[in-house]
Amino acid sequence: MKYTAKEINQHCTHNDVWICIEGKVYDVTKFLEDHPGGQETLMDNAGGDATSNFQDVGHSEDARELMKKYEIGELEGPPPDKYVKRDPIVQQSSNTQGFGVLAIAAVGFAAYLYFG
Ligand code: HEM
Repeated sequence: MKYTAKEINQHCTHNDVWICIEGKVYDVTKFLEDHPGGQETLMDNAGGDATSNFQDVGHSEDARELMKKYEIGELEGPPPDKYVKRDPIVQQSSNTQGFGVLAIAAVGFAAYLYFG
């Protein structure tokens, strides 16, 4: 199978994690808990291109052997961005946004009371 960056981007939640490394696409959902480098390092790269991060760590031959187990296909077209906004972040920012709107409304109302 071949996947575009756009498709890979979609798989960036804790129960659905794809990562692109060196032009190959990996579904590491089931590997999260077993990754010796931790879940978070994988989640940080979820839905994105982890090539340079993966290489920087200097993974062993064993790690490369293990990767094959999770390979689901190849990248088609340009690679995805390095980091993709994930669910928790999206949720967080929309909460903050909601809060921001409320805060502005509250300040506006206070100003109205004060100056009005
Ligand atoms: C399918 C993808 C991956 C596989 C199969 C994998 C596998 C492994 C394995 C087996 C190790 C133990 C050390 C070694 O044998 O090299 C390891 C360590 C580690 N991995 Fe991964 N890894 C993957 C992706 C990533 C990604 C995308 C990152 C992002 C930065 C990452 C970060 C790390 C870190 C920080 C360590 C710990 C190194 C240490 O504590 O010495 N890994 N990984």
